[in-house]
Amino acid sequence: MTSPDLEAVPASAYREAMAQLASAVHLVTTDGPGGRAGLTATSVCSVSDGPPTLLVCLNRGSSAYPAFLRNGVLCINTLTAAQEDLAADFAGRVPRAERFEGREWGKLQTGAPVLPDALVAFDCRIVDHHTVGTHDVLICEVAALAEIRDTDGLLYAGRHYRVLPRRTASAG
Ligand SMILES: NC(=O)C1=CN([C@@H]2O[C@H](COP(=O)(O)OP(=O)(O)OC[C@H]3O[C@@H](n4cnc5c(N)ncnc54)[C@H](O)[C@@H]3O)[C@@H](O)[C@H]2O)C=CC1
Ligand SMILES: Cc1cc2nc3c(=O)[nH]c(=O)nc-3n(C[C@H](O)[C@H](O)[C@H](O)COP(=O)(O)O)c2cc1C
Repeated sequence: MTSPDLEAVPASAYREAMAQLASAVHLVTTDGPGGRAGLTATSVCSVSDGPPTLLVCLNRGSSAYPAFLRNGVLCINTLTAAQEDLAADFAGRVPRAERFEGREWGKLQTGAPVLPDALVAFDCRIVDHHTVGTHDVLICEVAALAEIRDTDGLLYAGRHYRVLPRRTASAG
C-alpha cells in the first residue's frame, strides 16, 4: 500500500491511475421523444450473457444525458481505427446538435442511431439505472446486434487514441 487506508484519494490521482488502463471507444447514441443525442464513452462493460446485458456510465452533467433517460433506449457503437475523428467530435469538439450531420445513420430494433461501419453495435433498452457520484450507471439489455466488421479497432490509453490491429488467422 502506498497510501493509508483512511486517506481520501484525490480525483486527480484517480484519473492519473485510470489513464493507465486501455479501453475500447464507443459512440453512445439515442433517439426518441427526448430527441437525438450522443457522446463518446469508454465506460462500457459486459454484465451478463443471459439475458445479454451491458452497462455504460454516463455523466449526469452531460447535455446529452436527459435524452437517454427520456428515450429509454441507446446504441453502443464501438469505433474502428478509421473513426478516431468521430470520437473527438462526440467528446465535445462538435456541438451536440451537429454531431450527427454528414452521414446516414441506421437503426435496428429500438430506433437508436446505428453508426455505419462501426466495429460492432449493440442496440439496447435501458432496463435500470443507478446513481453513483457524478455518473449514472445504465443497465442496458441488448435487443439487436449489428454486423461485426473485419477491421482494426480503436483504443484509448494514456490519454491518446491508439490502433488495435485486427488479429489475422496467420497471427495465430
Ligand atoms: N468516464 C468518464 O466520464 C470519462 C470522461 N472523460 C472526459 O474526458 C476528459 C479528458 O480525459 P482524459 O484525456 O482521459 O484525461 P483525464 O486525466 O481527465 O482522465 C483520465 C482517465 O480518468 C477517468 N476519468 C476522467 N474523468 C472522469 C470522470 N469524470 N468520471 C469517471 N472517470 C473519469 C477516465 O478513465 C480517463 O481516461 C475528462 O476530464 C473527462 O471530462 C474521459 C474519459 C472517461
Ligand atoms: C476518450 C473519452 C471517453 C469518455 N468516456 C465517457 C464516459 O464513459 N461517460 C461519460 O459520461 N462521458 C465520457 N466522456 C466525456 C464525454 O464524451 C463528453 O463529456 C461529452 O461528449 C460531452 O457531451 P455534451 O457536449 O453533450 O455535454 C469521454 C470523453 C473521452 C474523450
